[in-house]
Amino acid sequence: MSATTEKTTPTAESALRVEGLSKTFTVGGMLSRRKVRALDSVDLDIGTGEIVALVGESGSGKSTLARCVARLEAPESGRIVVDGEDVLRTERRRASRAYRGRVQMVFQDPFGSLNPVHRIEYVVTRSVELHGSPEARRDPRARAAELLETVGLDASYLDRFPHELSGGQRQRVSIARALGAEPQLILADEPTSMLDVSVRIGILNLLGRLRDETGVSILYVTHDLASARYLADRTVVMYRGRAVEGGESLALLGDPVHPYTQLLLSAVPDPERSGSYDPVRRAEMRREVERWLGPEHAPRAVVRRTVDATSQHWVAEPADGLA
Ligand SMILES: Nc1ncnc2c1ncn2[C@@H]1O[C@H](COP(=O)(O)OP(=O)(O)OP(=O)(O)O)[C@@H](O)[C@H]1O
Repeated sequence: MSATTEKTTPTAESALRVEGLSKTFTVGGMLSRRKVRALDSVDLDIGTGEIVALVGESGSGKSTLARCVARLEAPESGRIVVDGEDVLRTERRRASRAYRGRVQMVFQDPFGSLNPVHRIEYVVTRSVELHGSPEARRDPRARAAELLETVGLDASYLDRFPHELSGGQRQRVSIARALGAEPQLILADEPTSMLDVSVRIGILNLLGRLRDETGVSILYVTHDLASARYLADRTVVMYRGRAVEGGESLALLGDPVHPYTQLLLSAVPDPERSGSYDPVRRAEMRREVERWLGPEHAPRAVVRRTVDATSQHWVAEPADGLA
């Protein structure tokens, strides 16, 4: 099953390359202060016109990675290369307007991400005016109407306020706003998780179609493995701030090697195996995950091993072996 009729083969050139990205947060009060390693030397690549899913349970670091690429968080080390440019070096303090146009984010919460005081026209034309091409800027309202059509809404939505729209419609407006900037890369952070199950598939199909039609690259952040398999060419699994396994979605999720990916998949309900939840087996899998990763305060060094070159399938294994 696929969101699009034919998956685009990514070109060799990268839309985004993340190398050794690390980010630590300090949390807690005066007496309980501690550090959380949200990202621990993460590498990630997205080809032009490629959709890559970043999956993992809550707290694994997915959003932090997307927010670092959007320059909403500052990593303490690593590189973010967009279009061949090492942006943390060339735009050290804050991202340029050009960068903010090239890399657009679609947030999880369609209710919080649109300013309630502005009509939809303002939301979309603002993005066109700030980042759109000179041609689009000549008539921003006409361009906004076109963008609404593209995301499956008509021009009558221009005059409405966000509170008049459903969650799914708001998320479509957020996507139209992102497209208004004519981005090369969209960072979609759990774009369907706050929506009714019935409208989620429509948003996934929309993202797949936009990639096919415009060649935009998409980082799709989700905890939902089924949607990653449905939408993404490749999937990267994160756990405790580390990328632990990656590859073409069908190959990786069909035959996972890392015990954490296996554990995640075993938690997905399978209608063909009803009643198959096995707590003893899951506890064993948890122990295996810990054996691979080492304790949280002293994680084991890992090396990336290629599992299958054709499907770009790799796994992060303990550098000193598994014995
Ligand atoms: N602004 C912040 N301040 C302090 N800690 C943070 C902040 N943002 C994230 N963290 C912590 O960093 C870790 C990774 O969080 P992150 O939100 O990236 O994970 P996630 O995989 O996206 O999870 P979720 O799906 O719940 O958003 C978590 O332990 C989280 O509590």
